[in-house]
Amino acid sequence: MSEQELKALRVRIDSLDEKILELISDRARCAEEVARVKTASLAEGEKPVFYRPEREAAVLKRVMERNKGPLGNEEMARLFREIMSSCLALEEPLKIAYLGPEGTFTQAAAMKHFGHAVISRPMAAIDEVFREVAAGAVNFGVVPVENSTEGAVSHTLDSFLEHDMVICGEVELRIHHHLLVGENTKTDSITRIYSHAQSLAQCRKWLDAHYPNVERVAVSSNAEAAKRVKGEWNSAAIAGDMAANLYGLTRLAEKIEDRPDNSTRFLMIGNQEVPPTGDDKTSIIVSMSNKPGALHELLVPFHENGIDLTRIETRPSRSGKWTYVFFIDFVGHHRDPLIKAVLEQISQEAVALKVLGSYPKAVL
Ligand SMILES: O=C(O)C(=O)C[C@]1(C(=O)O)C=C[C@@H](O)C=C1
Repeated sequence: MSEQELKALRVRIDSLDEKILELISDRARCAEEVARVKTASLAEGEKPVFYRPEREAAVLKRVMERNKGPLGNEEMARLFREIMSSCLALEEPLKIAYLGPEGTFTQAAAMKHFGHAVISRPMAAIDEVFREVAAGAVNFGVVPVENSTEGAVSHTLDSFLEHDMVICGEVELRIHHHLLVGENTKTDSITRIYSHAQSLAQCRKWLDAHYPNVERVAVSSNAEAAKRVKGEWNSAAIAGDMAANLYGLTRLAEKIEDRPDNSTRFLMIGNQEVPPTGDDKTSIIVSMSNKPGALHELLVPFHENGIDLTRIETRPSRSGKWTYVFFIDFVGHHRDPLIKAVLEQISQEAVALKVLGSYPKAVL
């Protein structure tokens, strides 16, 4: 390519950037107008609802449907995710609590779902995220709920039994773990590997093969593991990209998770109900009386009505010995007539039924 051609292309890029800049500013002004309209049409004492997950899902889906390349659909949606995040920040900067410290996968999930134009607060434990939302100190919380290799995150499920929360979104992240060391680490003298218990479990086979005699130390998060390694010469951490970059660690081995499709699902919790989008999921908690066939009775209405169950989890109910509650996720919105009828049918047999929320299926 000649210098001349390169110069001409850069002139074209400059001119396109100017147009993009103008269009984004136009869009941002529209968002300011939206905020004005939302505030003007309120009844006495009513609070405006700026964040609209159902609208955001529709915007991102439309972008993906209309995209003709060469950028991929996900790439394009990510760009629009950030534009919308900044537009919403003009209306109201969202405050988000997540399972910290900084650098956790939960923080990455929060950014994937809400974009970067939010005020985010790391919390030391899952229960603290729930409490922060319940106290109204933040608009939403982000917590992990299940991993494709290790299963349910029981702290999250148990927290739903203790707090009244509305689930308003979900996000899935591919989880890649790396073995990380600091600049002072003597890599042939590693005697200890830190990580969160779930991550150690997700890399069990790799550790058995490569570091069979090294002590595995479970700490409160992967980011905490990365932080500890920074100051020690004989230890390594298992953590992801965010923690590696945040603490300036080197990847001694990359993508060491046992299953290549290792993914974690996260939930957005708040107290705002989300209207139907036509492509939703619902999460419920049900407790049944402790009698033979109770689980069968619970599942039959879903089967008979062709409702797609995406997950079922059992936890001790905490209200009696050997009594259980079922966490069930399925496709549909609790306001859909069919789902409404099924939930009514179940509640006639159940000891208790609580809808935790209906929310758009993850777009990104
Ligand atoms: O459509 C709205 O209600 C808006 O507030 C605008 C907008 C956007 O930028 O598209 C911003 C925030 C909402 O969460 C959804 C969409």
